Amino acid sequence: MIRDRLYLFDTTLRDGQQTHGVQFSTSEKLQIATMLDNLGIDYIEGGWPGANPTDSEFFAQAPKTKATMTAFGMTKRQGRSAENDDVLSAVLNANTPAVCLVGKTHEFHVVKALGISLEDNRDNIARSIAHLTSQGREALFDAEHFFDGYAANPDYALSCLHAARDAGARWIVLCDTNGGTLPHQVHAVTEAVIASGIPGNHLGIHTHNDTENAVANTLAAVDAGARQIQGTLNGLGERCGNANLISLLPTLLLKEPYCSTLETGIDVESLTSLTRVSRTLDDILNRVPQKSAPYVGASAFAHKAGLHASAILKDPTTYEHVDPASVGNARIIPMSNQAGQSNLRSRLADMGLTDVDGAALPAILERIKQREDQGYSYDTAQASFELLARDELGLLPSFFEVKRYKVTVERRKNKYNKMISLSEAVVVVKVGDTKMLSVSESLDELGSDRGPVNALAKALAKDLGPYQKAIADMRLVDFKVRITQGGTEAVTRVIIDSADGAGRRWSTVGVSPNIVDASFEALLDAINWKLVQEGAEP
Ligand SMILES: CC(=O)SCCNC(=O)CCNC(=O)[C@H](O)C(C)(C)COP(=O)(O)OP(=O)(O)OC[C@H]1O[C@@H](n2cnc3c(N)ncnc32)[C@H](O)[C@@H]1OP(=O)(O)O
Ligand SMILES: CC(=O)C(=O)O
Repeated sequence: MIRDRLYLFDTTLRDGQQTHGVQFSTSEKLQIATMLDNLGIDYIEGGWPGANPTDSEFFAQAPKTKATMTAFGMTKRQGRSAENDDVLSAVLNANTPAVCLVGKTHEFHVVKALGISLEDNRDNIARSIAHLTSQGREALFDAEHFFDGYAANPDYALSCLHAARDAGARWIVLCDTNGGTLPHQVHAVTEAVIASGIPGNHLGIHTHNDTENAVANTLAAVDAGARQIQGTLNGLGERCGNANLISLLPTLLLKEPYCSTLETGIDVESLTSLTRVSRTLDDILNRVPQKSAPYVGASAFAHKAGLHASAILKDPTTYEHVDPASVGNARIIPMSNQAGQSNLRSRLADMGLTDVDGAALPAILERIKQREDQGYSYDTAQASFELLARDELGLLPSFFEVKRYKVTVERRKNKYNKMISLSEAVVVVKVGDTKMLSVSESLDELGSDRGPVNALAKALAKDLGPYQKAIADMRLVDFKVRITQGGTEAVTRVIIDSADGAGRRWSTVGVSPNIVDASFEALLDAINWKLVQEGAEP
């Protein structure tokens, strides 16, 4: 069967850069471009050369890619020729093989935003595109506000597309710029555009997620015959974002009818890098990866409910629409008050405990359910769950005993007469027969106070005698506090994420009416878990 070619156009470096709060550096853009190229994307839109120094530098240093590097810009302005429009010249000076120009196709915008006649706008589109092709560039036309324009004046909106096509544009891209169009409308309008004489294999779709339909709208256009899709990694983009390529790619490559009727430049094996690509982008942006992200989120294949876990262990396809490994993700069977013995067996096996006596399981489950009722949450705090299970099974050594601790927070003037805070903690532990007392302040290297929990963590980890070496590379990387219900009382739940030099990252939980006690409990679990991993002997 001959499959239609579907072209993938990534605009993370252009529309993605229009995300509120996102500002890529040139080197980050270079890193992302290389990642997109390795994935097998057909077009990489690198930015708007001339609009800002970062984009200009990116094109000056652009990596050699298999993907067609594309510069973005706008159609020429009224009153000057395409050859003499300095904004358009800067775009062309980036010397990319392809150039994508945005132009107005909604009469309201032509009149309101540009303040020119409908004819002049159409003529500007045609002349700008003709200028690109005369320079030997592949021309793409982003028809801005096309769906709203088509609703207001279909003849005019279509005439703008045809002007671009007749002037030599290889791709006419229908943009749902304001993101308010719904899938059935996108489907009908895309069909109408094809019926007007623009072939589907020269038609693209660019959607925004303002009604959470960017992916659905993209698929609707593909169903209607469009053969280029524009989107971004992790759905970055202006306002609510663009169509998320990280969701679209597996859908197109793994799901019917797309996988058997369409061909892309990406092979199915490359999808196994998808989770890594998504998380690398989050890393670059210093964002916590969204757990519920389809396909690549940490929860995308987390089976919390006991009924689900039981069936998953018999056959994963019972509750999974695709194999997590196909997108580079992994299955998780977490423990919680929704869990049954199947979840528990699976989690114990992950800990290396495969031959646990079945008689021990109900007691562990019971303890988890009781503790969750008191406000604990083992769903994410897997390290605390492991300690609890080991304790119940008699497999948790007692490494040390905390005799007492104290934290103080003092607000006082420094020598420059400025008010400063100073947190100080004292922890007394007994290791074997030896009592140790550690005192720590929580000042960072700049002399700023990092708060009482930090002081406690430093004091606790300061001197654990024979265990000191095992915990030396531990660090606290995240700290989340939540007021929750423990039985009938309001309590504080603290979740602490720790990491170590071996690249491990683990979460622990503590609960108490007192935030310091809750934090201390989570800190203790973090250290004990680390000691278990290091094989420390009591
Ligand atoms: C839908 C989209 O996402 S399109 C992408 C939008 N991206 C960006 O805007 C990011 C990069 N933009 C920029 O850095 C700047 O806007 C620049 C450098 C392009 C232009 O800056 P300025 O010259 O200061 O203009 P400014 O941003 O204030 O206004 C845009 C101008 O372009 C005009 N314009 C807008 N769209 C078009 C178009 N398709 N064709 C021709 N002119 C256009 C506007 O009418 C306005 O002109 P005016 O000032 O004479 O009214
Ligand atoms: C071109 C573009 O980004 C838009 O119309 O949304």
